[in-house]
Amino acid sequence: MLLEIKDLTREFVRRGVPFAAVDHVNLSMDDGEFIAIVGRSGNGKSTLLNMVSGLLRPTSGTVTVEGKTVAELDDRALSRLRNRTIGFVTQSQTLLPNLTVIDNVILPAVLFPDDPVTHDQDHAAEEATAPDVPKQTISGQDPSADQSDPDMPDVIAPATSPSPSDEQTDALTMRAHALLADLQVDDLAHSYPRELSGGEMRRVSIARALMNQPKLLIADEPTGDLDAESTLIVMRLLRSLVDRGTSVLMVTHDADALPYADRILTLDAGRLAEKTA
Ligand SMILES: Nc1ncnc2c1ncn2[C@@H]1O[C@H](COP(=O)(O)OP(=O)(O)OP(=O)(O)O)[C@@H](O)[C@H]1O
Repeated sequence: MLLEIKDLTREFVRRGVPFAAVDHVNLSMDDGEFIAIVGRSGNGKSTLLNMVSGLLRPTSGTVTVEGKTVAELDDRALSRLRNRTIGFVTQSQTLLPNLTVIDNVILPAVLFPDDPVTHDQDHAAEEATAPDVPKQTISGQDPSADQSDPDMPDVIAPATSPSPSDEQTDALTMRAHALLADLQVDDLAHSYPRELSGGEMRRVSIARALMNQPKLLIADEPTGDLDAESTLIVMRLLRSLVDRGTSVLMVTHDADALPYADRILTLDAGRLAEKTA
């Protein structure tokens, strides 16, 4: 089983009174499943996704990814899980401001260069033709940009291993361009995040989350600020990934995104249930 959520609860305290934002949730996901979760604002959707990805600790219950209990992992194992097994498109913008678009997308792949991603999965992006571009490295620092990273994304972990070889960097650059092309933002590869619209940033974030070919993509409102055409592009890409074995757990308010999912669940006051028509 790829993901197993058992009796998961997260309490917060409001005005001195504890309440369960996520309340005894159970869910299992296998490879190649596409689950959408809908629910009114404040009903616990982001809290649930944050626990699945290990960003938030449960009050009780467990999240198990590929047999490993997320809350029991040490920092390095958790970073590796979030970098390699899980891709996370967060609700808020987490691109690094001082890196170009292409370097933001490549970044997750150079964090653990001793553990290269195997490119044996038949992913959509690999079928795309990469444009003829100069070799990129994670060096495109914009001297005028703020060097602090208040929005450091969860994929960031200290890179303690040697840098990838030129050949690996070329392959990673080609893959990043192919993903950006799939999402129709490759013309922005050398722009900085501050030069992008909200919808463009969202698509770049999706490319970054897919860079390491995650087995489980967690997406919090992936089409939140996209127009109808971009929504179609993103949802078709997610569907094609699912059809090739990736699993997607998506939270959405977007009715146009729902037909692409295999199952639709509701989260109501922290309680998860199958959506009835
Ligand atoms: N750190 C926190 N401390 C206290 N309460 C919190 C905290 N984080 C979330 N909550 C509360 O928990 C509930 C669930 O929040 P959550 O962000 O999971 O909702 P959501 O369903 O994702 O909402 P939205 O659709 O608006 O993003 C809300 O009532 C929120 O105010």
